[in-house]
Amino acid sequence: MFLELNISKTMRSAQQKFQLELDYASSHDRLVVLGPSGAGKSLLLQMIAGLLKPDRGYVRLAGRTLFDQAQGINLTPQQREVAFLFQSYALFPHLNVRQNIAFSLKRGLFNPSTKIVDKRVDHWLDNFALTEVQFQRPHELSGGQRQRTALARALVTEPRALLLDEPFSALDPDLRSHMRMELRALQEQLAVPLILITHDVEDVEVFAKDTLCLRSGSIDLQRQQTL
Ligand SMILES: Nc1ncnc2c1ncn2[C@@H]1O[C@H](COP(=O)(O)OP(=O)(O)OP(=O)(O)O)[C@@H](O)[C@H]1O
Repeated sequence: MFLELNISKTMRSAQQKFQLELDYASSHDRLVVLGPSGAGKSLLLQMIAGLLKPDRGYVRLAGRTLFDQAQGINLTPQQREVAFLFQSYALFPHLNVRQNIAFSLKRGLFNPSTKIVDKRVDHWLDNFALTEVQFQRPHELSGGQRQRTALARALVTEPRALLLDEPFSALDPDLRSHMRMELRALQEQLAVPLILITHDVEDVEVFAKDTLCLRSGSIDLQRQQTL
C-alpha cells in the first residue's frame, strides 16, 4: 500500500471550528487530492509532511509509519524524507539558483556558497535546463525557471515522496500545460511517488491514478483510473 491514512484533526480559530476526518488507502504512486477552497487539502498535506500533528490515527507512506498516535510514533519532517513543494515555491530570494538547490543538502548553519561545487546540484541544473541561469536570483527568473528550481531543490535529496501543493497555479496557461507534462514524465522516470493537491480537474486528467475528493474535511468521493 502506498498511502494509508486514518486521521482526525480539529482546527479552532476565534470564529470557527474545522473538523478533518479521513480514513483512506491508496495503492497507486500518483494521487491527486481535489476539492474546493477550505476542504482541508493543505491540512492533509501538512499532516503527511509532519508539519502538523493529527489528534488521532496514523499516517503510513511507502511502507513506513510516519505517525501513529496509539504507538507514540511521530517522525519529524526531516525523518520523513519527503519533499514538499509549496504553491509559492518558497525560494530564498537572496540566494541564486545554484544555492537554492544546494540548500536542501546543506549541513550546519551557513548558506551554501554562491559557487558551491556539488555533482548532485549540477545534475539537476542540467536536467532542468537551469545551468545558464544558475547564478541568478529568483526575481531574475521566469515562472517556469522558478518552478523548475523549486522542483530541483525538492528532488536533489532523493526524497521518498513528493508532496505538491497546487504546483501550477502561479503559471500562465501555456507554461502550465508544459510543466504538467514535464513533471509527469519526470515522475515516471524517477518512479518517485507523488501526492498533488489542486482545485483544477486538468491536474486530475494528467496525474491521477487515484483521486481523493475532499469536501468540508471529509471524503466526498474516491476514484481510481488507469492512465
Ligand atoms: N491554523 C489554523 N487555525 C484554524 N483553522 C485553520 C487553520 N488552518 C486552516 N484552517 C481552516 O481549516 C480549513 C481547511 O483549510 P485548508 O487550508 O486545508 O483548505 P484547502 O482545501 O487547502 O483550501 P485552498 O484550496 O483554499 O488552499 C479552512 O476552513 C481553514 O479556515
